Amino acid sequence: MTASAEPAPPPVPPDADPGAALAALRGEIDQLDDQIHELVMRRAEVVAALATSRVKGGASPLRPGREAMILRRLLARHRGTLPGGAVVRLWREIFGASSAMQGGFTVALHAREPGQARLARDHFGGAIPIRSLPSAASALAAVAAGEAQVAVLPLPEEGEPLDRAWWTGLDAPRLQVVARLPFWSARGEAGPEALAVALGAPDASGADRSYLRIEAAAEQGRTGLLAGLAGAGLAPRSLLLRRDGGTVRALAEIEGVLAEGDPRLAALPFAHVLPLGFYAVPERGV
Ligand SMILES: O=C(O)C(=O)C[C@]1(C(=O)O)C=C[C@@H](O)C=C1
Repeated sequence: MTASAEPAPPPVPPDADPGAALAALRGEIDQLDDQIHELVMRRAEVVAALATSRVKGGASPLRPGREAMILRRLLARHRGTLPGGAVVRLWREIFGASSAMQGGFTVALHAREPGQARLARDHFGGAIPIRSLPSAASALAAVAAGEAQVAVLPLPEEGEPLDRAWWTGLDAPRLQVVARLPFWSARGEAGPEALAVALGAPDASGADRSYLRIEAAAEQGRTGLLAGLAGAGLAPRSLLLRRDGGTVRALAEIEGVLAEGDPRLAALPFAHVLPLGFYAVPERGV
């Protein structure tokens, strides 16, 4: 497809016979649909070839970082009257089917509101089995046991009860945050959000944010935590802090990829620090 700076000519001349014009345009749409279908089938063959080669490597069929890179590239080249959100929905359906093609693919969902369940369905597509589970712990256990490939969980919130704060017990690096949902939403649109957790580390997408769990001494406050993080070059974009008995736990969200072995972690003056994974920064469309 080539880009053109010129506006497209009107497809139907004003004096055309309406019946003939309709038939001609529908004929063109049929041809385009056949071409799109050929390409979608060809794409599935390439994914199947990739999956066969991956079986040897044993990597997960869910690659949210790669999906983010594809979507960002398509949105950057997108033009015309079809909304960018429609492009994202089309590809999300393709990605879901592509992951499912590579072996059983089930989503373990713990939603606190119907919007989060819709989010999981929109993100993974219409054909993916979604198992609703009563707690974040049961959704994470399903992933750990291989009964589901990804858990969709509510975004951590300040002040939530300990039994809801699933990040405090996340078994990283075995289980890690791999995506934030929705990946795309219209600018200014505030809706539910969720995090996806899977086995192993995600792929970097080029624009990512990481989570870091911190356990610190009981007297540690927000100011001390912020200063310690900044001193190690890890100034967070957000910091969630909780005190459970004598334990201070914090969840810092940091720009970029932060993983085990990162030298900045060794510079942190806290009792325990553990990277919990990262996600591709979501896109906001117009
Ligand atoms: O690139 C891969 O590793 C794939 O499995 C292919 C593919 C795709 O359809 O493009 C499929 C699912 C992943 O979540 C991301 C990418």
